[in-house]
Amino acid sequence: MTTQIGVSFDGSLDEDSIWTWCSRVIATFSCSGEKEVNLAVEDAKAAFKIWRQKSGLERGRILLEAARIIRERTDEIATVESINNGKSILEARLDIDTSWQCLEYYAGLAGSMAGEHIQLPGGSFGYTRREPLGVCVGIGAWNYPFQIASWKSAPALACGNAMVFKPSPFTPVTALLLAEIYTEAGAPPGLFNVVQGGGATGQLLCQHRDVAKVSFTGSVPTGTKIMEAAAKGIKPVTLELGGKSPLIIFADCNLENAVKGALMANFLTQGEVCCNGTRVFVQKEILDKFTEQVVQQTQRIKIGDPLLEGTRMGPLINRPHLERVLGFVKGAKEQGAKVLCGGDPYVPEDPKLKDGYFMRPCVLGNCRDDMTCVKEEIFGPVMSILSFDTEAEVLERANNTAFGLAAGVFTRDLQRAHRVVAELQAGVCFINNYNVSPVELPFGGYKKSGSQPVGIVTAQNRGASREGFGRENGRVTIEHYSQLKTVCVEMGDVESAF
Ligand SMILES: NC(=O)c1ccc[n+]([C@@H]2O[C@H](COP(=O)([O-])OP(=O)(O)OC[C@H]3O[C@@H](n4cnc5c(N)ncnc54)[C@H](O)[C@@H]3O)[C@@H](O)[C@H]2O)c1
Ligand SMILES: O=CCc1c[nH]c2ccc(O)cc12
Repeated sequence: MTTQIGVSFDGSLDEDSIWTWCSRVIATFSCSGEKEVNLAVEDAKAAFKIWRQKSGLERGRILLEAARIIRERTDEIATVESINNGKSILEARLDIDTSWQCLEYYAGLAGSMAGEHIQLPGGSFGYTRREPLGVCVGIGAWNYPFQIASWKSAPALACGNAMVFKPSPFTPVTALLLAEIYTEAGAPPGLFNVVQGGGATGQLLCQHRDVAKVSFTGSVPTGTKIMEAAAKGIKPVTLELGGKSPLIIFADCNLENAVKGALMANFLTQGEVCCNGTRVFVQKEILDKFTEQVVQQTQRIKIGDPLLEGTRMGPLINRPHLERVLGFVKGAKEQGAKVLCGGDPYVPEDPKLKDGYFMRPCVLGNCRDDMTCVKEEIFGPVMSILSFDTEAEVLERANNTAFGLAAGVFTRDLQRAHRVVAELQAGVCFINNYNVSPVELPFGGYKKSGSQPVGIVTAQNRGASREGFGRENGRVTIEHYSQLKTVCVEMGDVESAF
């Protein structure tokens, strides 16, 4: 790793992985090629041999120790994460908290992995064993670098697997801290291995014959390529992909909470969050009041140096992405949306930050369902406000998307809340809150956001096979990192057909 402060980003990611922050290159990493990927997988295989022999309780003890170290080093890891990604230090600390909580949660579940015993005629019996898969691969996006590495590795390791992890080349650093911590906690060397690189390195990992499973967080186009590569090797995949989630605000809501919820749904991590509720549907009766308060609070968001305690929004991930997000705002204006606030570049007073990738968070009014800003994932701090009249109408419009990651509803009417979420085609639904992610609850999407295509949703197939591409967090994830072996035991003599 070399430090090159002052060099500008040239965008060539498959030769060297470049870590930039506010237009300064902080480090370069060599991308792993075939040789390094083979070595990482070989090491992981060796570690797997040791790890799979341990009892769940023994594995859980090591995960608990890793969780303890992360917790103890929260401030240090959060600082590196804030520089890694640009998110505010306050948010980075929350990410680290959810990371050690995830390790703690799966440490607790590791000892409970079990099969069942089934009696058969004549005293014979069968039993099932839940066994690990082997070497799993984790490939991460740049928006939650440490948390993604933790959410993928904790259930994988708890189930007795090893993992080779590739972070995004835009945020290469904190996954390495996690690797150090697992080793310090007592995991065999190579059990959680990190390789650096972009798409080419990712492909080598997915195609590797000794890789048993791929868990991916990122965009739909890359998810498609990963699935293709995995399909060739008949490997299971977990896909956490993009979204364009609806947030529905009914007139009978607690307005103060709904306004806070809309900001939580749109502006965490500079709006670079897959499950953001960026299509904010507001019932006509409260549209003006809601919009006025949302704009007021959005304008108060303090933008600047993410390492300062008072900052609530840092820079976007890189220059091309900033330009892409600003392009969406420009396109929205051209299509008739009204920029109610923000949507332009922001230059902080601090001269050190003047070339940073900052923008003012944006609220768009006068939006229609056919606008690009309402249909496509922007992955930046841009909220689109749409108005609606009736429950039936808003449900139809909310579901009219190929994505299905998350959805939210604000109402005081409990029956309506549950009725509406039952109809929403989304893997994660929030009632009277948004973007909280307790590790005990499964996380993942429907439709193109990461689930099996089931065609037209009917009352009969609703919910069926929908976590086919896996989930993160929650008890169910154990099933996606293990396989079931059936053992049939004969207690009598063989009755031969021959
Ligand atoms: N559903 C979720 O949980 C979730 C979470 C975070 C981000 N996302 C989505 O991710 C996208 C933004 O993240 P991004 O720009 O890092 O996504 P991306 O798809 O460009 O990259 C994600 C990762 O895949 C790697 N990669 C790229 N091409 C590859 C290939 N051919 N084979 C294997 N690996 C390859 C990248 O190097 C990176 O590590 C958004 O669409 C966002 O919604 C989803
Ligand atoms: O950005 C999307 C949601 C998210 C937040 N933290 C994590 C961690 C791991 C993931 O796969 C997705 C997410």
